[in-house]
Amino acid sequence: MATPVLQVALDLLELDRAVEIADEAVRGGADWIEAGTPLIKSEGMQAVRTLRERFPGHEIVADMKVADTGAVEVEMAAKSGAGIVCILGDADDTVIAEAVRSARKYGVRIMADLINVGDPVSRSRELAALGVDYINAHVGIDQQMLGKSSLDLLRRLAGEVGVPVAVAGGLDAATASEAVAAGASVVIVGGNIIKAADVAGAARRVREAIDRPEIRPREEESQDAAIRRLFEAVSAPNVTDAMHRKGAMSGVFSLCGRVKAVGRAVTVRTVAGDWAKPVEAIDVAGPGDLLVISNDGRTDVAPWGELATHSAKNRGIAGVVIDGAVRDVDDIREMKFPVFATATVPNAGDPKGLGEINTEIACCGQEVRPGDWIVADESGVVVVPRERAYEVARRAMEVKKTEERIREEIRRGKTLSEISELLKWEKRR
Ligand SMILES: O=C([C@H](O)CO)[C@H](O)[C@H](O)COP(=O)(O)O
Repeated sequence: MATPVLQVALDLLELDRAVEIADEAVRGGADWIEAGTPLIKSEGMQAVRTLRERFPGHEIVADMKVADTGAVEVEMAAKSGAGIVCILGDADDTVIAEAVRSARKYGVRIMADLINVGDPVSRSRELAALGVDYINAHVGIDQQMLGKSSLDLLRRLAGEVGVPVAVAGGLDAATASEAVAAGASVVIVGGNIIKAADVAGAARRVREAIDRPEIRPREEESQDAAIRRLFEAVSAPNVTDAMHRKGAMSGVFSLCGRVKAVGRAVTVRTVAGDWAKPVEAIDVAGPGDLLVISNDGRTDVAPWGELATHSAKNRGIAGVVIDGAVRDVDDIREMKFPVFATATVPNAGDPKGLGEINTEIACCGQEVRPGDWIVADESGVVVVPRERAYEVARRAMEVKKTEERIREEIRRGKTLSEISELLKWEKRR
């Protein structure tokens, strides 16, 4: 079997950055350079032309994701310098056939992308019969965020398809190695190379892994454990970015400064500083849960203080968020326990037992339901609806990774405005 190919997917919006990142990826061992779909949509065929000129010794792949007018789009990419053109495997057979005819005419190859194909094995056979040169077992970026795996798709195709198989979708060094062991001839890696601060290093790690294919025992991780691991590794701003600026509570601050809290909400509604339900909720919550308390927005009386904090800490509770005031600030600060509140005040209410535990509440401008995920740090508190928690945690991690490369480019001397091409991307009215 020929040495498997490492294809770096330049899923970027700016051509200059794409060229710089491609250069580093090539130094790390990338063989083929893909003008990613976002790059082509942003810069047009100029992206393919520029990559062709700048990397004369490397195959240029145009990820056109052709869905119609197969011949015309393949011709455009071929004339711009692509050697391989990606089309959608789900496109109509007439589109595929036209793309293949055009590819033969212009001396390029066709890669058919299985993104969203219902029956990948039989469609792959049909695509091979129609003349495509490569099948790409691809799970798209949005689908990855829901936990779909490109390796699982690749394994379904093993031994079933008569043309070389590529694989793409969230791959890193470990999964690249497994992909080769599962029969991939082309390993396509985007984010895990192009978002790294050290692109050459990231590409090198993938290259070395491809050269050492191995199947690893599956590490079983529950979805809850994965959500917690991801949320603990990102910041509250990463999470609200991932939610398109939704979910942030307003007016709440961290009492102990630089602390972080992640957990599922146990909600409490109390009235006029009555501290019975907040304190009873400590016993209802399990280790790792987070108490979210609404005191009806009142800040003249505190339903939470040092003794409650001590008790919550002993029970392994991850933190407390209060739409209202806390007291005993100095003692709580000494404990360094994550408490987030809207105010501080010395006086407490009485334990009358008014209110409810684990019902839907409003807290600092956000609706919180029992079991929703809370991510809180010095920037503030974000609520993530429980049914979207896994997806949001994955997306928040992508936000964090994207920032790593941007931070590195700022360190090298570019301004943030230059990197983001702010003027070009200002919203036209
Ligand atoms: O094809 C891709 C995607 O649809 C965006 O255009 C990516 O290039 C492909 O998924 C590889 O990127 P990663 O998933 O980030 O490795």
